[in-house]
Amino acid sequence: MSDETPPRPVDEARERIRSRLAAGSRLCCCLDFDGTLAPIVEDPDAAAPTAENEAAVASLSADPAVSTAIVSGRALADVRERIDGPSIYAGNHGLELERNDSLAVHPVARKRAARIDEVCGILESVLDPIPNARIENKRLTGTVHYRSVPPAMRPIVQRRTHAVVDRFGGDALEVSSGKRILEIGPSIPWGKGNAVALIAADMQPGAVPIYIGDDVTDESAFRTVESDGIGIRVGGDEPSAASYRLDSPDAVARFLEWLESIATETLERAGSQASAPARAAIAADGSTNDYSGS
Ligand SMILES: O=P(O)(O)OC[C@H]1O[C@H](O[C@H]2O[C@H](CO)[C@@H](O)[C@H](O)[C@H]2O)[C@H](O)[C@@H](O)[C@@H]1O
Repeated sequence: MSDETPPRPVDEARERIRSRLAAGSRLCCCLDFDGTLAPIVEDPDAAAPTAENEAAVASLSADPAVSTAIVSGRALADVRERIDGPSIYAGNHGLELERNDSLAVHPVARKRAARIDEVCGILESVLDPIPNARIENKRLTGTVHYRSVPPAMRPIVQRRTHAVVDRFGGDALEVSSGKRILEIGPSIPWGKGNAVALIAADMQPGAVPIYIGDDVTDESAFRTVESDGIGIRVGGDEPSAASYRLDSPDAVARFLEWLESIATETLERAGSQASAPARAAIAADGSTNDYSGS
């Protein structure tokens, strides 16, 4: 990506963030889960936010001048169980979005869920002989985990996964990569960045969006927020669409604590409720709870 350069340490952004919030009306804080709030662990079921991140997210979520959103590759129901407080959750890399107690699901992803289920079932058998290979069926997408697979056998996992998706997913499904995972999803141009655009469209004018994430699927969200706000990549200084970086989930917690103190100090309190209607979020008849135009 030509817009990708090594992100700078977030300390260099503090004055910029302070002045943006001082001139703004609201903070819209969007957070990835695994690798951002929760340290990466071998067993995906065991992932949990650090106590400091849990407290920081709860505190930000309780601030009337802040909207917090979790934007995860996990199934929405799964990630909601893991971190409490935010009023907005996006799951399955943005294919499902819950806000104002209403759930919207991408209509194409909904139609292809049966195909995901079929492919996950086949992969269960095909990868069964591979020690520690694991399938996470998230209904709208599926994840093949190979973090705990012996390194010499990982290429087999990759080959078999691609072969099964090619054969049984056809043009309807595609495979992408994450941190020691292969993600299987509908082949449609929709990702976290689209979900973040919908979330930001709901905010009142002058809201400042910040997105913090650690993985490749977070790059589209960085691109969405960078025009009006700030993207922060968790990890090293590899090129990213995010301008700034934090080292680890522990550093995320310290940053969120600071952000909350700055939000308290700077944001005007009056009229801090989200007001503008969501753009293009609900299908034309208003009753299907699907994303429109997709
Ligand atoms: O968008 P995220 O919230 O970061 O979700 C991305 C994927 O995260 C999970 O997998 C990753 O974390 C696991 C637990 O630390 C780790 O074992 C795995 O190797 C990582 O890739 C989750 O299980 C996936 O469903 C998400 O898509």
